[in-house]
Amino acid sequence: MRIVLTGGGTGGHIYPALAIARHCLQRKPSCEFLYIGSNRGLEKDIVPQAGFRFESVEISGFRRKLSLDNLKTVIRFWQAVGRSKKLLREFQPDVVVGTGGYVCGPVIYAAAKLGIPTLLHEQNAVPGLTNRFLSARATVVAVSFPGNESAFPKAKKAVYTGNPRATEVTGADPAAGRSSLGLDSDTPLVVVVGGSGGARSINTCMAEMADRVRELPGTHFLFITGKAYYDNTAARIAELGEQPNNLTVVPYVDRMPDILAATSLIVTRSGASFMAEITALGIPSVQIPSPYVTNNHQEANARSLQQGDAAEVILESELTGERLFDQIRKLIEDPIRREYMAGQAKKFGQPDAAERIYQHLLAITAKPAR
Ligand SMILES: CC(=O)N[C@H]1[C@@H](OP(=O)(O)OP(=O)(O)OC[C@H]2O[C@@H](n3ccc(=O)[nH]c3=O)[C@H](O)[C@@H]2O)O[C@H](CO)[C@@H](O)[C@@H]1O
Repeated sequence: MRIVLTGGGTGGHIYPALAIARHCLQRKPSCEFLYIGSNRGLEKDIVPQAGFRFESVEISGFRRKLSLDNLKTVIRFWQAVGRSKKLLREFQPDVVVGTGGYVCGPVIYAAAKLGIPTLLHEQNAVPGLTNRFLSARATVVAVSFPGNESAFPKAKKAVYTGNPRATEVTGADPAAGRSSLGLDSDTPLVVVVGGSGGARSINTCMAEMADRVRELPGTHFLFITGKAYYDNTAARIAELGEQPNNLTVVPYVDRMPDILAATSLIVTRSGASFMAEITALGIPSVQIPSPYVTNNHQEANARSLQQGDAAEVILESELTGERLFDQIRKLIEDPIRREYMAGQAKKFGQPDAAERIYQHLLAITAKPAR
């Protein structure tokens, strides 16, 4: 099967596309891939590093208020449709898979115009603008939550599959995750991370908490700042004096599944892929939903885990380093509660998501019987 993947901007759109690709390769090693992304998104680095061929189209997003930039966006869109058609004609895919973000727009649109089957994957309970626009043109729309098919009333066909990152992390190697941090097997690991791009408020907490991690000497802390916030956060932590031995601070982790498989407690934003990963692995979490996303969908994600007693939630408006560290400490000192939360989290897990998507890909690329 020849597959074009598209989607990007943030990790939340890119990693599901790569998870689909890797699962397809496992099921059918002869699969071939081309990833079409934007040169402005994280995909331009992540995709080639993951070993997939990458081509770019130029695209930008609409501004919500009237502006001349929107005219430029429309012109860029049509230019990107033209370039996408050229790339698709050259690569001759059997199917095009889109996982959201602006760049999906021209690529899926071009594929539909060329009569190539398309599958659109939506990670969030509230669909993004691009996926809503594309849903009527896609052959299948795959949603991440059971019953959420109705979020795409114009789709020709909407199906529940779950998020393919759930499948990917279940195959991860906790020993590799631990050894990348130089930890032995029974040291509890607390990971503190914003989304794929980091989060300013969570990084402020990292700086406020950095000295207090000494209060839990038997626990290792991994602070992932996001690339844009690393220099500032690391400098603020350095001002406190010598960094505690049980603290590692990094801008980004490339092999996140292995780290997650070794994690005892995670503090994170409530983006869709992180949620899928946490629940597939059964990791207790403290959720700090971003208030800056469409329809406040991260708080809805976080609350669903909280109602299932799988997570604690701290809203950004209530967040301080002290409050966060007290919450972490309480959970680290209570392994029974953590174990219970882990079991509750797993009830939300969707480890067969990638296989479900693969089956839909087989169905939409099957040649009709003569
Ligand atoms: C602010 C914003 O717009 N956030 C959205 C964005 O989040 P964002 O891009 O942060 O996406 P998610 O939280 O869904 O996923 C982050 C992904 O990046 C990976 N990762 C993260 C850090 C790191 O160092 N290494 C690494 O590999 C995680 O394992 C995960 O797979 O897309 C999601 C999916 O559409 C949405 O639900 C979020 O609301």
